[in-house]
Amino acid sequence: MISRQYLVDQIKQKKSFLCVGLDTDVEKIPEFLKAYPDPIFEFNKRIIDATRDLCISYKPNAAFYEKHGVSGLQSLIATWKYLPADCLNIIDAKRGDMGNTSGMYAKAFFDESAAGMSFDAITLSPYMGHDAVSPYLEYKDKWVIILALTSSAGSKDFQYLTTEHGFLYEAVIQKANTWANADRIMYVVGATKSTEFTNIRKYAPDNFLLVPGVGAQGGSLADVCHYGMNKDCGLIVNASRSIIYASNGQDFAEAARAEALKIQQEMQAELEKAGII
Ligand SMILES: O=c1ccn([C@@H]2O[C@H](COP(=O)(O)O)[C@@H](O)[C@H]2O)c(=O)[nH]1
Repeated sequence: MISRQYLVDQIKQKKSFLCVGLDTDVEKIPEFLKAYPDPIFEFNKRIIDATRDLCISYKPNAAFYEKHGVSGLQSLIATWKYLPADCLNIIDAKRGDMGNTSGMYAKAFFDESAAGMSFDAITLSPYMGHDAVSPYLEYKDKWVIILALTSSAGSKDFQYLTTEHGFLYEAVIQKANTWANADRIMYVVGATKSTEFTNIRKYAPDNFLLVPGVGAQGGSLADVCHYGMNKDCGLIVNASRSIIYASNGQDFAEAARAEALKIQQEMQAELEKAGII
């Protein structure tokens, strides 16, 4: 299991809290890779080789694989097998359903004997409540990452509705913290919502937060760190398109590395400023 302490140690060792998002779109990958039997895996493999020392996590987004049916699933499984053991491997699937159905999704993504994959963590929608999440938390060595305040414009539709416990996203965190095995819950908070991090830390002072939205979506890493970092860092910041599509030529892996390195260097400076390293 990737424990909390292991994550903290990895952050200190790699001087990074970067998660590279594997949102691999065949329309955007370099032309020459299309001659390979599994172009998606070939692309991911080279991105992973080019970035593994600069990040602590990888996050394939399930949609980019499921779109291709059986062959996409095969690319996802091949990618999962290739992901480095020292990185937290997150499947960004955003599932959330009735308990018995959630149990099936949990098997699909967590139990290698079912579909051939066993990710360390999965993103989940909390909308259907505790029974939608608990089947995943029953896996003692896995993390669940609950959508709290997303980076999307549509976050305003529901997540800021007021409840007796504050905004809906605040109520989600307060409630989820009461569930069994809540010590293995992380929350998704978008980098585009950086000023809300102070608020989020009131309810989730120690939880790791998965933060998408830097890079292509324009969120500020400096602001995320300013408002959201805790004493152990407590952040896993994702960037997908800005890294993996930094170039679509022969040099795509080198360009991805250069982009990841820029973010890692900024992260190192933030970790130093906070006295974490
Ligand atoms: O609030 C959210 C939750 C998830 N995401 C996902 O993260 C990546 C972001 O990709 P970029 O290319 O760096 O924008 C993508 O998989 C999203 O589905 C998010 O952006 N916001």
